[in-house]
Amino acid sequence: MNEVLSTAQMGEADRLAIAAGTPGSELMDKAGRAVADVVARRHKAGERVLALCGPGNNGGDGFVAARVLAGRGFRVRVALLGAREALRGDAAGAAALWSGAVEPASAADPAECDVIVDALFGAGLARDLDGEALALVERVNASGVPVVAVDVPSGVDGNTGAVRRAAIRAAETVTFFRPKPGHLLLPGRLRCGPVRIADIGIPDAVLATIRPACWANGTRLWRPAFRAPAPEGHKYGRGHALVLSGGAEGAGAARLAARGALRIGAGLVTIATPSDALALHAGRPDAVMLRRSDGPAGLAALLADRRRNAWVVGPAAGVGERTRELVAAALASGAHGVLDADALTSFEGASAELARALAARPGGAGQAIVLTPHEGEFGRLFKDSPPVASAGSKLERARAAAASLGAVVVLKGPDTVIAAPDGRAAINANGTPFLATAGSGDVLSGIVAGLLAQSVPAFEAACAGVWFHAEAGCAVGPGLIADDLPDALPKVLKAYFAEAGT
Ligand SMILES: NC(=O)C1=CN([C@@H]2O[C@H](COP(=O)(O)OP(=O)(O)OC[C@H]3O[C@@H](n4cnc5c(N)ncnc54)[C@H](O)[C@@H]3O)[C@@H](O)[C@H]2O)[C@@H](O)CC1
Ligand SMILES: [K+]
Repeated sequence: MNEVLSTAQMGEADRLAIAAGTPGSELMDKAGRAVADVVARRHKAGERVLALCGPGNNGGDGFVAARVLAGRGFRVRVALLGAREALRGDAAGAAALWSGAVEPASAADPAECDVIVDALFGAGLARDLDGEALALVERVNASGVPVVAVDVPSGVDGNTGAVRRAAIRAAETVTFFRPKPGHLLLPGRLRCGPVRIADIGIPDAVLATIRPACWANGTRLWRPAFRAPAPEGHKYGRGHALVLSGGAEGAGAARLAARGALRIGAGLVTIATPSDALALHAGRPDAVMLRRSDGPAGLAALLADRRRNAWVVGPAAGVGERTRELVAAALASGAHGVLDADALTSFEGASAELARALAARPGGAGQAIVLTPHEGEFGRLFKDSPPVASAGSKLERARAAAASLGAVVVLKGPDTVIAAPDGRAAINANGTPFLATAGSGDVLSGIVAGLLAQSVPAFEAACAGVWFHAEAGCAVGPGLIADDLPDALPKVLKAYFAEAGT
């Protein structure tokens, strides 16, 4: 599957593979060969290669790649950061097998070659770049020479995707066994180029011990939870989503969410609207039903009908006490739901209060609740909770938020992270910058609610919703407006169901 391993888990995978009988030197040999293969695919024998090797095992991979490429007729130079005598273990062994010269990294001129192998730092990057390493990385980036990075572009933190003061801009990155968060999270992802995952002989069986809880978001993660409707099914079997409209000025947001819920396959969708916006919904899609809903009591009355099994509260709802009451009424209904936009901002600096309301929901963990903040809403919501607001990477913050709220959190952006209270998380990477447009988030909340209405569990619904939303965005591409997204879903769904074989 598409597991993502932290650098510590990757170290554990190495140790388990070694304990099961594959020597570390063999893992390093395969890693270096995989790098050489990628270089040889992009370049021809006779071209000049500069292998930049660091003081740890990442450097060891670089020495292996250098030896293999020299053996294939490339003109290879090796530059080492640090002293050769300081190399240890497998890296020292790999360096001993390199029979050519080793230059000091300070003297290396990156402009004097056709391709660079970046083997300075990988999983062991422990601090910001400085001194000689920083100067070297800056020279490499300024040279414009294509770089193949070993494991991660040096300077990118494999766990967080952060750039530690400076980082290599790679044309391609070769990592081993499974991707790391830094390949998917920004800004790291943008430094990697295409990421190749090389098999270096670590058996998949080690994953049973490691038990990874993070994945690259993709259909394999939630396919079993979202299947095409059964031929004998009827619309009531596909659930009934209710979208709460804001007042007169925000009615469009509800229509976008409603269309999203309908297109993703909810059997029925109702817009619940305050009286003053009733007339504005005349232009809603014909398939969407309309009901009057004034205040928390009105919403509670509509949701008392158990067939309305999923709701969206928040898009253009208005910020304040009234919206907090609407959230409370929705949660109290026992139905699944999505909290977005103003429903989140209404709890600015009051995440503890929201957490209490969520903890009191009558359906408990079986009542699926998904929150869909972007970074701004997330920051506002968790002003009262520094441990969440500053938990570290986007992955860690989303996980901390989900755990503290007892609900699934979708922390949106170009590298959307979906996290569940039990620690499961997925990082999404199929988006497009064109999705950053007005109303796009409203469609997403509707799509997720539409999946919840179809009884897809919370984490899977959030992951699938984010993925379909992004696929729809890619299908439209340049010129995208949010109104296009629901209408792009049928094609995306058709391809998905065809692939899923349902
Ligand atoms: N058996 C294994 O563990 C395998 C490891 N592999 C490679 O080993 C790498 C990890 O090796 P290591 O754990 O030795 O770590 P690295 O080689 O990534 O880096 C560790 C070294 O860099 C130094 N360092 C860290 N941050 C620095 C900074 N900002 N400035 C200057 N020096 C810094 C450390 O003091 C240490 O000497 C992986 O990324 C992968 O490329 C592969 O060969 C596959 C097998
Ligand atoms: K590297």
